[in-house]
Amino acid sequence: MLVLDSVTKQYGQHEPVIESMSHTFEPGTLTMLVGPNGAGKTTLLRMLSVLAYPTAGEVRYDDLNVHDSPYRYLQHVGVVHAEAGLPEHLTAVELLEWVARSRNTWSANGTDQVSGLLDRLRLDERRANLLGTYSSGMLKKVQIGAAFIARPKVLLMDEPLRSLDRATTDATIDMVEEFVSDGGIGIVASHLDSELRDLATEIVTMGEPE
Ligand SMILES: Nc1ncnc2c1ncn2[C@@H]1O[C@H](COP(=O)(O)OP(=O)(O)OP(=O)(O)O)[C@@H](O)[C@H]1O
Repeated sequence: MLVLDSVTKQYGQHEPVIESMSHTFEPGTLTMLVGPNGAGKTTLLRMLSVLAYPTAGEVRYDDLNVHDSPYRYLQHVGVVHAEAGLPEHLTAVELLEWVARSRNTWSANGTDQVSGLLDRLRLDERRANLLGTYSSGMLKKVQIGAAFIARPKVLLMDEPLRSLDRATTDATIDMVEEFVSDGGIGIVASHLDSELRDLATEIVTMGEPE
């Protein structure tokens, strides 16, 4: 399980964005983080993906302090950030292979796994083109593929359905549902009207109630 233990995040001398937050995310759950703009949803996901450090408190994955052992923890984590930030001079196929290899999950049928995942996400033959040429929706498909390719145990997603077409939205919802029923820990920052709401096992409201 993934545990927030009295986590505070404060930028400079401003009021804390997150103050002494404790929460346990259990396997087989999808938690939806909701709240108004600026409530700290992205900040929390950045701490859970070790892009930001808590000012106080700690985040643990089982017995591991994730900020003390980021690489051991991140082996188990797939992330869909709000912004793409993907390397422009790789293709989608190359990126997914690289992620699978760096997570030690590449196998003899790795090429087929990458193809199958990109088929499922409806990324057409342009999967062999450079990411720098992609539209925002195509980049989102690649982000989702990269998050899933290494079979993570923790899935962190910031508005994952934004810019997706209908077919890929449905495919992503199915993939998240399978991930959760296989015992994954899913955490998604989104708005209450998100189509992922039906899958959510828990809703955590940050900042002021919506
Ligand atoms: N690197 C930073 N330095 C200073 N302040 C920051 C930084 N990142 C975020 N903040 C501040 O923290 C607060 C929470 O921002 P955050 O992006 O986590 O909110 P959010 O709930 O994800 O909002 P939104 O729904 O608009 O995406 C905001 O006031 C923001 O200005």
